[in-house]
Amino acid sequence: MSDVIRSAIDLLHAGDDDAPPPRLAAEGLRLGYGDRTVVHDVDLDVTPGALTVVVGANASGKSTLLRGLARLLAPTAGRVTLDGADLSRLPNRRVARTIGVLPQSPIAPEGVRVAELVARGRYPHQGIFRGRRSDDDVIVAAALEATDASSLVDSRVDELSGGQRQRVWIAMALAQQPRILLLDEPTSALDVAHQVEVLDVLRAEVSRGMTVVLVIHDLTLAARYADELVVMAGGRIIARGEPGAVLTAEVVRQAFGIEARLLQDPDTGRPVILPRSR
Ligand SMILES: Nc1ncnc2c1ncn2[C@@H]1O[C@H](COP(=O)(O)OP(=O)(O)OP(=O)(O)O)[C@@H](O)[C@H]1O
Repeated sequence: MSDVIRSAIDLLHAGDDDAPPPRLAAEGLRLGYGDRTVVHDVDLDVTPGALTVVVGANASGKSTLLRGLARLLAPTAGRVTLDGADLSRLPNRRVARTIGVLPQSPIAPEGVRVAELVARGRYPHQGIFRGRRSDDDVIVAAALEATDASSLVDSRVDELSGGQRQRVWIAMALAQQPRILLLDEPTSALDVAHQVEVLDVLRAEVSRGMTVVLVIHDLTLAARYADELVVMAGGRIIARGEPGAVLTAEVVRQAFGIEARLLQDPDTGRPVILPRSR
């Protein structure tokens, strides 16, 4: 990670309090759409101050679980708790300051420019009477720097490439300075250099005390960056834990229906997944 990005992350955290990371948990969480249940009675204690990566096949319920954790989708049974309190009963401002969420395909207002979009991340910190805070501009600039998006600041969001747009959204999520950040496939449109850069930024945030939960499809990157890996299949968690222990050929077969060879990254010791045919 470059020194510029490192100091941008330092700036994002200037003035942080030392309160312990909040605890987010799903208890018997059932989620669905209409009559259809998509996430079945999931228990998940998100490890505070760690990077949790959720993996699983298409339609296994990853995004739905993330929406439930972010209070974007109400449970049909069970609940989500924040420090033990039912998330659905907490004031909106407390939730918005604590939990940041980046959905899979966020939609920007037409014609909005990058600077304005990223500045919206500051809204939860601005009261009706307080308005903008003096450090908002510095935090927005640092968030853009951390995602290598400073040069885009005056561009219209709808005129960016898919990967540029994705980095700008991540900047907005960082500018919010949430204690817990939930991201749904934040690297799906990024070239390999920017994938690694964004994941390095998220790791750095975690080392500064943020709790991060993200959904990604690349199992090798998931294994490399996760403290905890959560594997979903059919709306249930079928394996969870440290990547080296969780990612076995059997779990890959169960979750994705393919054979895979697992090697070990000589640098990190983490698993490297080589998919074979079905
Ligand atoms: N808004 C919705 N209305 C109705 N059904 C939905 C909605 N969103 C998702 N679903 C259904 O819920 C199931 C789980 O979808 P979800 O998006 O949670 O899966 P996912 O694991 O995130 O998939 P992917 O890897 O393809 O993004 C799918 O069968 C999908 O069709």
